[in-house]
Amino acid sequence: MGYLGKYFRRHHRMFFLAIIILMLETAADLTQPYLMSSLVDGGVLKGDLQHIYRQGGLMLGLTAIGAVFAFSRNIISNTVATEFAKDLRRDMFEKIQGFSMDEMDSFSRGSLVTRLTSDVTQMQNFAGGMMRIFVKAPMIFLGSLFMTWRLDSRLAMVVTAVLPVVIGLMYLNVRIGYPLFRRMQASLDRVNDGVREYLSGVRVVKSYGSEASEGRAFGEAGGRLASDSEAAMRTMSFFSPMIALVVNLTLAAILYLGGRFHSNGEIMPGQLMAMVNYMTQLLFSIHMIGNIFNVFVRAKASHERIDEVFSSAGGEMDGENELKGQVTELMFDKVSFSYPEGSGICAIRDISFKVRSGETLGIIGSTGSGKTTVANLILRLYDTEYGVISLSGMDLKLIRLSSLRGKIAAVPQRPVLFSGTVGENMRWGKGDASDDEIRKALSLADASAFIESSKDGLDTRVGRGGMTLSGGQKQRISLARALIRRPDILILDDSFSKVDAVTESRIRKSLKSEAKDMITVLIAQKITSVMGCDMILVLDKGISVGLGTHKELLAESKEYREIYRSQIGEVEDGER
Ligand SMILES: Nc1ncnc2c1ncn2[C@@H]1O[C@H](COP(=O)(O)OP(=O)(O)OP(=O)(O)O)[C@@H](O)[C@H]1O
Repeated sequence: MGYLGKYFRRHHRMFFLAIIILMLETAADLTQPYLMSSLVDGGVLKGDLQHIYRQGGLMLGLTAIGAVFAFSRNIISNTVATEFAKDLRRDMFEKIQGFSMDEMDSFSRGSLVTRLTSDVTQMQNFAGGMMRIFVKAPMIFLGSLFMTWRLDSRLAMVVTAVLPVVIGLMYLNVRIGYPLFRRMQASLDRVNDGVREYLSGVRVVKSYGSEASEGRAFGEAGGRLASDSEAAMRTMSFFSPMIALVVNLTLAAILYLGGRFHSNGEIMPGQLMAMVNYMTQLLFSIHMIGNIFNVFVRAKASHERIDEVFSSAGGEMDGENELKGQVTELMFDKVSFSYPEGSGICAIRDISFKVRSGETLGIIGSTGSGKTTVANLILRLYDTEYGVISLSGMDLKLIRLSSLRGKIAAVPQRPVLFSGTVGENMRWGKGDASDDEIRKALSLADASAFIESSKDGLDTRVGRGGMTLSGGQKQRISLARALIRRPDILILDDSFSKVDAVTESRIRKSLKSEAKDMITVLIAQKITSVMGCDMILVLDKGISVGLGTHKELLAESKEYREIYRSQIGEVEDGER
């Protein structure tokens, strides 16, 4: 049952109320043929009008009561199923929010979307079904079987003999259908992945004129989903009519035998009518039980996929210690790390450095050399495999994550803004920031001019993902959002890549005075960005190939000299 127990406990009162009402409703349905048999045999055949009125009135009353039961039970079951789905979705989202990056990487984003939407809907259908037909159908089945035995044991024997065949067909339905529905949901994951990727890269697709190939790829994913759905539905559409056929043949046999018994005077007409009526109810309930298995098979596949999310390792391993006071030192001591979902090759190997507050560490290296990985590890988005990272002498793994991340502000390579106003985006950095604080941070990041020139100022709306802004404007707002936190450690991951040289030097000048007691980690591709740093780490394929000041590296690091030569020109003697 896994995670389901919790929701059952939360909604069990309403759930049981719906089940009780459902039982009463079913009892009313089951009593009708019995009353009718009495109306015919005791009233119509004997010409007893009083009996006809009494039984007819009872039948009418029961129908009305049954309708009231059905109405209230429907309201309760819909409410409970909707609330259950809402809670389940919210809890899943919270669980996903707590995922470590390893866990995030182990699910595709599209799959998480399918699990949060379609899989939860399947569970909602199942929960709703439990309070509707799932309980009613077996009750009608057992009730009508019992009544047929009471009415005529010979006819009931025929019905009972057919049951193993029907149960066998249902078992096969589940066995064959379940893997097909799992495959169908996995195909839906791929469709969602495709849509997600297309939408996030729509500009690239359009600029490369790749709509046709993207359309083909999407068509293939859609085609696979369609064929997997068809395979699943084919199985279902084979078993449902098969079960119906067996039941209908049984009904025909009952009618034939019943007719013979009646002509022999062994069964009353009212009894036979009730018998056929119960048989019809039995037929209906078996049909319904077949459908229940369909819903069950889908829900079982979805339940397992949701359970995979809930039983995923349990999120980030939190430390227990608070980081008190200003962080005075950041140290990497022989740190190595490879991504769990990566190629198995170390993204960084044996990296060591030490930066103190007020200092700036520049990190430079070719693409894929491990620069962003260093930033990811400082934020503890991933855990180191070998070596130790410490802040003010405390191992990162021992520090409470909220405390750690509260001391750091990172400006990622690709700035991410959220839909809302500029002011709201800035308050992401600091919830209680005043307008003056926001303006100051924007000015430090050289972002005030274009915001103040907009007629709405801080209320200027930013489209989803910041799409209404230029790349450089997004980068500057993203930097301002980091600065407003006044962090102890500021990580700038290629944060000036979309900003022109003059603006970059202006921002770096104001940063210098602002970041007097911060530890700044400045990742860059351009050597001019890191030249002024107190210390520069040169990475090549995850390995440190130089650590020192610009001057020291020009003298000692072949790789740094090569970067200098390729970006600026030959190294003059006076430079070393
Ligand atoms: N989430 C991930 N899963 C698997 N491998 C990854 C992941 N992120 C990065 N890598 C791999 O780790 C290595 C280092 O990547 P990293 O992003 O740190 O490089 P980088 O120096 O920041 O590159 P760039 O300058 O292009 O941003 C690369 O080989 C990359 O393919």
